[in-house]
Amino acid sequence: MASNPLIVSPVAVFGSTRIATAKSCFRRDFHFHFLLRSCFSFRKFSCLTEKTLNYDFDRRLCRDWSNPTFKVSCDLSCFQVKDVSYRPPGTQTNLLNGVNISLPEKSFGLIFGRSGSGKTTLLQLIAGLSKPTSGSIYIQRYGNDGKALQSSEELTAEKVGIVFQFPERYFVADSVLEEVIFGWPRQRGGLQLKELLASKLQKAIISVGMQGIPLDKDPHSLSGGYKRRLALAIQLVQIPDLLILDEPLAGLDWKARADVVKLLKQLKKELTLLVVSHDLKELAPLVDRSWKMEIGGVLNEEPLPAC
Ligand SMILES: Nc1ncnc2c1ncn2[C@@H]1O[C@H](COP(=O)(O)OP(=O)(O)OP(=O)(O)O)[C@@H](O)[C@H]1O
Repeated sequence: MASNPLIVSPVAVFGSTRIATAKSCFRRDFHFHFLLRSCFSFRKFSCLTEKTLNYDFDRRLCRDWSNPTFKVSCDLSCFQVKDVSYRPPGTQTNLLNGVNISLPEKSFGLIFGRSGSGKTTLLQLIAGLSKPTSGSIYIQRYGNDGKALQSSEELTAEKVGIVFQFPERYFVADSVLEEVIFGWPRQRGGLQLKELLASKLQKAIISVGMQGIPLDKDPHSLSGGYKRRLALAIQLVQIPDLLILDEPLAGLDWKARADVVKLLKQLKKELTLLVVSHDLKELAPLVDRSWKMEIGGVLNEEPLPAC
């Protein structure tokens, strides 16, 4: 773990309070996610870009990355996972075997399947937390003529937002504002570039429907649904190309679940979403493409089973 730059680099930007908090936390999972949060914030900070997501496109496109015959009517991009296999270092068994995904921009992909089949492992590869043993993960853009542009774009970690399962367990700050800006680079005397990012922060807060919540409120005192909204806002402030969510409805009551589903429906208008979930019935109305992960790490495109 020490040789992984993802883990080491954010330490340089920690405030002393955060280091103390990290040191005082001995729960392994918390510590791991705490470091990841810092890392993601730091890496993304350096490449904030406005994206032009103001065009629509045909969602039937990109259904088969290997099919050269499909046509497009405007510029678009597809998120692609091609022939990805993964074997953890030092082990003899592949957790993922020849996984393929193709998901057009601004659509909603759902991965379902049995516990332990490798769904979370796949999300971690897509988020750049581990590297595939073979295969590639990239963004493919298409020109006005419908042809794939020759060079594909690497899907770097800073282009991906990830909301882990039970994200509220990893909240570290005393206020909503601090929670959102946690991990941003700081200079002595205050936040660096705070003003530049204020509008992005405001936009993220509004997009998750948290404008009524005071920014100095303790995140731990929020309701379950608002904690999830906050976890989404943390990722959205940095405008990812792809937002991935691991079990976004887990542990919520029926009201909060309905709120989160409604929110995801809104977010889909602006973002590409890839979700792992067992809650098929509630998410079904949002789903454009779905895959089942079989034991052994084989992913097959399949419609959702009738619930
Ligand atoms: N680094 C690793 N080394 C060895 N085995 C691992 C490693 N990481 C995960 N696994 C194993 O890989 C399998 C897939 O785990 P993963 O968490 O991806 O499954 P999942 O489909 O997300 O399950 P769930 O629905 O319960 O979250 C599990 O059996 C897990 O124990």
